Amino acid sequence: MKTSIMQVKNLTKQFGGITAVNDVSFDVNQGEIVAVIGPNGAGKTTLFNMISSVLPPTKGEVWFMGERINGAPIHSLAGKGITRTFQNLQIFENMSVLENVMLGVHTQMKTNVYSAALRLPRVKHDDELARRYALEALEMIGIKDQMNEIAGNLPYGLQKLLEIARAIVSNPKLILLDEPMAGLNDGETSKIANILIEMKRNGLSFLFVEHDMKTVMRIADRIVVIDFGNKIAEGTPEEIQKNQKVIAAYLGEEVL
Ligand SMILES: Nc1ncnc2c1ncn2[C@@H]1O[C@H](COP(=O)(O)OP(=O)(O)OP(=O)(O)O)[C@@H](O)[C@H]1O
Repeated sequence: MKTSIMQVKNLTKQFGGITAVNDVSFDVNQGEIVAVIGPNGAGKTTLFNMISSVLPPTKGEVWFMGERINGAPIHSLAGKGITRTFQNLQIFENMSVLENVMLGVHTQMKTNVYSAALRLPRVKHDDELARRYALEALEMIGIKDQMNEIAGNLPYGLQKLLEIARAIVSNPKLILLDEPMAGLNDGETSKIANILIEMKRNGLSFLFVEHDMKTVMRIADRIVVIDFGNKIAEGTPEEIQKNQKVIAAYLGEEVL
């Protein structure tokens, strides 16, 4: 039986006179990969930003594990079991790969990121624990060999993997990924896709925005389609590929 862990309810965002997202609702179930797709400017990023508490909705609510989370401070989300990656990588370029991932653990622990980064003595125990978790995450994502490299020196594909390692290290229940495949070659895309499928088997849920339709169709259990701010369809990849409204929205684009 499917257990709904997140409910997006009637989310609406207006910027002045523009309605960027209009009354969008859907659920994410445990152990499920849900993709949000739509033509350029459809409102995907705005929707994602409201779900991850980056932007306050004009109307509507987001619930996660029985708790209303829209309006919650962004830094509190990791503690509730949600982490997010960004379209533009948010890694600390001058720190090592290991240190970057360790910061992902510290966001979950009482120690705050800044005292951790400064390596204050009282965080020593947390530091050792963080190191252990970070090594496990790097191993799982397959970049443990690069743990001592300076993050900014890694090729782009490995930096994307690093972001995913940092997102999983706090042991979340739901990971929000903003265009995880953007800028990656086929081999790297397929590697990330396989990692997501593997983690899904362990019960993790994913919500991701993505333009790479081949990957969306391959890995998503369910797809939510946004066009001009409205949800125009929701269904399995097979259902979405046949949906007339979706085909019309992408008219002229050979994406589906
Ligand atoms: N801060 C803002 N102020 C005003 N308008 C905005 C703002 N952010 C987004 N918009 C508008 O809202 C609409 C939806 O934009 P959004 O970036 O959410 O679309 P998107 O589906 O993510 O696009 P893309 O696929 O190109 O990333 C667009 O018309 C955009 O111009």
